[in-house]
Parts: sequence; structure tokens; C-alpha cells
Amino acid sequence: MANQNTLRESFARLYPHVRPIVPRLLLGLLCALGASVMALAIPQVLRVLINDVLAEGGAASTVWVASGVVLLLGVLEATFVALRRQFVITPATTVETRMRTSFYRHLQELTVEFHDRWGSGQLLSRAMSDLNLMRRWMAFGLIMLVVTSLTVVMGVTIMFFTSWPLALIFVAAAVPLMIYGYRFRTSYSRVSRRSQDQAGDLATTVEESVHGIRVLKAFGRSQEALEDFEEQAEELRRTEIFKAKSLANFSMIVTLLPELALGASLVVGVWLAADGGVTIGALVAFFATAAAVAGPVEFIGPLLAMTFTAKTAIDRHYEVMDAEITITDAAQPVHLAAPRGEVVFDDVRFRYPDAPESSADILDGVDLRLRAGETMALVGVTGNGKSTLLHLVPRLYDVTGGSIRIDGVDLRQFSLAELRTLVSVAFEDTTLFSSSVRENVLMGSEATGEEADRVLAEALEVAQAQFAYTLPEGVDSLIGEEGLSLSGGQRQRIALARAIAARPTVLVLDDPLSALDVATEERVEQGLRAVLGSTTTLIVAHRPSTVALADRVALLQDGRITDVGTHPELLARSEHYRYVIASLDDEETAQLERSGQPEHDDEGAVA
Ligand SMILES: Nc1ncnc2c1ncn2[C@@H]1O[C@H](COP(=O)(O)OP(=O)(O)OP(=O)(O)O)[C@@H](O)[C@H]1O
Repeated sequence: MANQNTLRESFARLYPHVRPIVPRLLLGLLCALGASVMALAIPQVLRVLINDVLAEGGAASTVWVASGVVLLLGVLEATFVALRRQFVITPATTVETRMRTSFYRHLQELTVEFHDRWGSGQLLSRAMSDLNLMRRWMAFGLIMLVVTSLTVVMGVTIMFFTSWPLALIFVAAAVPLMIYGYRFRTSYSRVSRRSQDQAGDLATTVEESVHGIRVLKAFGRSQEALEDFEEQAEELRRTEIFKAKSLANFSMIVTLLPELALGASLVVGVWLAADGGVTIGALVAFFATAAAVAGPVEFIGPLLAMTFTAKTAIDRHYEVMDAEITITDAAQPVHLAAPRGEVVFDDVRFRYPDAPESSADILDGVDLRLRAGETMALVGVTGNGKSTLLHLVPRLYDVTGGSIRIDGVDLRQFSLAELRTLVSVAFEDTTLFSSSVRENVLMGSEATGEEADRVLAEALEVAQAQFAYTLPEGVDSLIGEEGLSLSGGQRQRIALARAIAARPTVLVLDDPLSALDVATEERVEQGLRAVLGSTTTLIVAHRPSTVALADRVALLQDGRITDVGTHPELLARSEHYRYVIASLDDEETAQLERSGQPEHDDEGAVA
């Protein structure tokens, strides 16, 4: 994942985001420069004070003037520092928020295949801490790096004018510093990348274990999870220590070398002053300037570290932003004025991108035609690609061969927005969002006001999810991760209601009724027929009861549809179908034995 951009290339990518705030950054820079100039001017006042005022015959009142000037310079320096903060903080946070928003938008647009590959913690750390690091660098590191460098250049120039032999000694220290700095850059960039990646992995682990807390507890794996976490956390700690030591070493060199140079200048300076080669005032001014320069020089270590960390953060950010969105709108989308809902799978092939080359395609030439308005069940042995086939209809993945058409139009010719209005889905593994029942159900519906209430009521009724009205705040009760905990069957019915409320032309159901008892499933099915009579439904069936409710059944076998017909027809003529149905029967019996009773409707929510 690590990429090899140079510092300049990485930061150049920020420019489009930074461009609107360049004027304010420049003002911030000017203020920071102003503060540095004030700090550097103070030694010059001292020089004048010592050479002209404290010398014999100098006017005593000038001491007060000089003190006043020093005070004024100090106040001005503080004002410039405050103004710098004022100028840069707000625009930098604006850039951070914009970048975070475009990152989130990109995540939404990226394909499911991308999300299959990336750990959630990695994305989370890029969205949060990397952008935070980048903002801190922009608001502080960048400006201070420029100002510090300029201060050092200005200070050293003044030192040359004050006493060039002494300045030469000071500058000689810069040569080993540069060599060491170059090595530091390489090693620090590497370790900073490692630590940010490890922090992302750690976030993934936390996220996974919080999601899977029930499984961990039920299987008594909490201790093992903790040990794994500790190991990862320890790894990160080691990296952080290495990083801190590396910075500490560099900072030590950066501090030590100028101090050594200063010591040497002092010896030579006293000798020169005794010899009359330099005035006492100039000597004092030289060392006061050197002291003013030493601070910024020492500061360069942390600033460079901050810069390399920001570079890593930017690289990590753009690794995600550069990921290609492969499922996109058609260049000239086709619009269906009056969709009927005929769905045709024509020689559909599909394989997951990470599938080994030696393996066959999961879908290896699927041919299937769903008549407009019919309910078709899809059956096959477990793991043979039924869910995969369903995922192709709303284009969560794109076919790798052949085509799928709705009313004769290839899915890829629709805009994604239109396709996802035409097609609605409900999965067995339901995801509800942290919002009210109403918002969850009406997610895909355009209805507003009273019409929305009507759609909501109807969807809840068809999905047999009227229990929602009995929740503490009815349909406005908060559900999802931050709200009420619902049972598996309740969640499924809310997810089904969501699919129904969207009033789709094509409804794709990946066994969303698995947690319901047979009687409730039948009521749901009747409701679906009554309300969505003209909707074409493709439903993956894991239970004979679901199969029996469908108009026709398609049998998926070895990556193809090998038979289509009514349930009795297939039972009569297909040995493989009888085998699959028998195994579904076994599965259902086993499920019943495992779970005791299937779920009955209208039980209250578990808060
Ligand atoms: N995101 C993915 N990336 C790679 N391989 C996958 C992915 N999802 C599923 N697979 C593989 O594709 C194959 C088909 O999976 P799929 O979920 O479509 O089967 P299924 O028929 O719906 O299974 P079941 O009946 O058990 O629900 C399996 O071998 C599975 O391991």
C-alpha cells in the first residue's frame, strides 16, 4: 500500500484544496514573519544600547527609550503571533472538513469490491486522524517551517554583517546537520508510515470486536481477543517509541551542533574583541542574535517530523481517493418512462477479483428471464452464488461477462440513481441505521408529508412489522446501533419494509424472511402480492415454504440456471432440485432444533 511519492509530489496534491485559503495562509505567514523580525530586532537594540548609550558620555535617558523600544517590540511580537493563529486556524479547519466530506463522498461511491478489501479501521483512521494531522501541519507546521527557515536565514545574515568570522563558525555546524537531516527524513518517513498503518489496523480490530462482541462473549474468546489486541497495541507502542527515539536523536543533534558552534564562536569572539577585531556591542549582538536563531534551529526537528507525518497522512488519504470508481453512470443514461420490470440475465458471468486464477467463474453463463410482475425463487446448494447473482441486479458488482437487462435495457445504460430507484433490495443480514424506524423505512422513498405516512404504514403492514407502533416512541423510536435493540426477525421486517417503501419495479430479496415463522412469511408474501402486484421479485430461498410461495423457481447449479419451472414441475422432473429441496428441508429442521421456535410477530423490542 505504501507509495513512493516525493515530499513535493505529496504536498502538491493538497494544492487544489489549499488554493482558496492561500491569501489567509500568506497573511498568517507574514504575521509569523513579523513576529520573527521583532524577535531578531531586540538584539540590535541591545547592540546600540551597549555601544552608544552605555559607553562613556552616553545619555542616561536613552536607556529608558531603549527599554521602551524593547517592550514595544515584545508586544508587537506577541500581537503578530496572535494574528497568525487568527488568520490560519479557521481556513485550515475548513479545508480539513471539506477534504473529510469529499473522502466520505468517495467512500460512498466506491464499489462494494473496494470495501470488501479495505479494513474499516484503516478507512476510519484516514478519515479522522490523518486529516487531523494534515490540518495541524497546514495551520502550524507549514507556516512555522517557512518562518523558521527564514528566521534562520535572516539571523545568520545579520550574524555575518555583525561578525563574519564568527558567523562562519556557526554556519559550519549546518553541514553535518544537513547530512544527518537527510538520513532522518528517510527513516522517519518510513516509521511514520508504519505507525499510521498500525494505528489503522488497531482501529479495525476494535471495530470488529465491538461489532462481534456477542460472538466473542458467547464463545468465551474475550481473553484471546484481548491478547491479540495487546499484541497489536504493543507493536504500535514499539513503533511509536522507535519514532520518538528517532526524533529525539535528531533533535539532540540539531540542538547540540549549534551550541558547540556557539561555544567555539565565543572563544574566538572574546579573542577577537580583545584584539579589537570586533566591538563589545557587536559581540553581544552576535550572541543575542545567535540565541534568537538557536530556538528556531532546535524547532526544525519537530517541524520536520510533523512534515513527514503530514506527508504520510496525505499519501494515505490519496490512496483511497485514487481508488477508481468502477461502477459509474452511463455517459448518456437511458430513462424508462413506464418500466414494466422484465428482467433478463443473458449469459451472465461473474468472478470476484480476488478469486484464484485456477478457479472457475462463480457464475458461468447464467441465462434467465423473469416475466414482468412475477415472483421467482432462486434455489441452489449452499455457497453456489445465489447471493452473488442478486448483488448484480442493483450493480453492487458488475458482471464480468454477458449482461443483465431490465425491459431490454442493459443495467449499465441506466444512471445509478435511476437503477436504484427501479431495483430495491433486502438482505438476510440486515443493516439498520442509527435513526428512527420512520427514517430507516423511508430511506429509499421520495414520499413526503401525509403521503410518507401512508407509504410507511403500508410498508410496515406488508412486512408484518406493525410492532414498530408499540415501541416506546412508535415509529419515531431510534433504532440501529445507537437505538433500541431489535430481534433478528424484527430487524429483517424493518429492512423488508424499507425495500417495499421504495416502491420498486424489481424487488431483490436475499432470503430476508429467514427469521420469520412460516405463517408470518406467508402473510408477508400475500401482502407483497397485494401491494406490489406489478413488481418483479427475485428471491433467494433457503426454505421450502419460501419456494412454495413463488410463481416459478430457478435452479442454480454449477454457475448456471439448469432448470426453471413451478415447484411441482421441478420436483417432478429434476433430481438435483429434489436433492436441493431435501437439503433445504434438513436445514430448516436443523434450524428449528437449534433455535427452538421460529420467531412470532409483535413481540416487544428489547431496549
Ligand atoms: N465479497 C466476496 N469476495 C470474494 N468471494 C466471495 C465474496 N462473497 C462471496 N464469495 C464467494 O462466492 C461464492 C458464492 O457466494 P454466495 O454468497 O453468492 O453463495 P450463496 O449461494 O448465496 O450461499 P448461501 O446459500 O450459503 O447463502 C462463495 O464461495 C463465497 O466464498
